[in-house]
Amino acid sequence: MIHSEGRFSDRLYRSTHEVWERSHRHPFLIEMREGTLDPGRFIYYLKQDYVYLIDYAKMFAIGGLKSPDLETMVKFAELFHSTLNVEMELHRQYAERFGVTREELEKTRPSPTTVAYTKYMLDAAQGSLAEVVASLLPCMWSYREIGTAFAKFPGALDHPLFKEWILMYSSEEFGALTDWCIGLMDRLAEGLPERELIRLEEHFATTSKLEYLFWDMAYRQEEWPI
Ligand SMILES: Cc1ncc(CN)c(N)n1
Repeated sequence: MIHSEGRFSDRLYRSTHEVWERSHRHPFLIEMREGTLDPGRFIYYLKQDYVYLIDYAKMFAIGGLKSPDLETMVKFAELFHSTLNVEMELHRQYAERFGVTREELEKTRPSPTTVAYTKYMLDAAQGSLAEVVASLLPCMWSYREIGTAFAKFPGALDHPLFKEWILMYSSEEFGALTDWCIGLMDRLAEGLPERELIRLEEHFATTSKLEYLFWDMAYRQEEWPI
């Protein structure tokens, strides 16, 4: 996407772009885009992502709680609803196709990387609303970037398994919610001292790296050693 200079979100984007590029080049995403990803790896990803999203949705609930006005609160309620009932419904439908019940999905044992990612975010969310948004933003923004790039890749939307996933993350609805979060990040960063901006940048960089690790974990089908 085109991103104008001078906005805090632009600074965030530039500072982590290398990490995002590495995600885009990860075999999980390359094989998914080309339609060759092993379905076993995809199911593993879906199950981990389902329990990830349960905690991720709480970030929006916390955002609502920390909102300075009703308009912001309403938007966070929309994001909360959309995660639980739209994004997670995609996972439930995929699971059904693979004969995985809702109960099994919900009882997925979070992998070490899933635990690291969700606990990091929820811990950061104990701080200001700006910290909540800086921590959750790579999740939305990087998926929008991946989804829109995949949608343009020849043949990707014809794939019988990955089509719905690509449609979800390249959709206008998902893009609009992502843009709203980016705009909110910019508004919340306005006038903050450099020391606080650095803290926000650290959250954004850490969850960007955790996004990379999440793809890697899914590709390796990471398990606890015992
Ligand atoms: C790990 C992860 N990151 C981002 C998204 C997109 N909400 C997701 N479903 N899962």
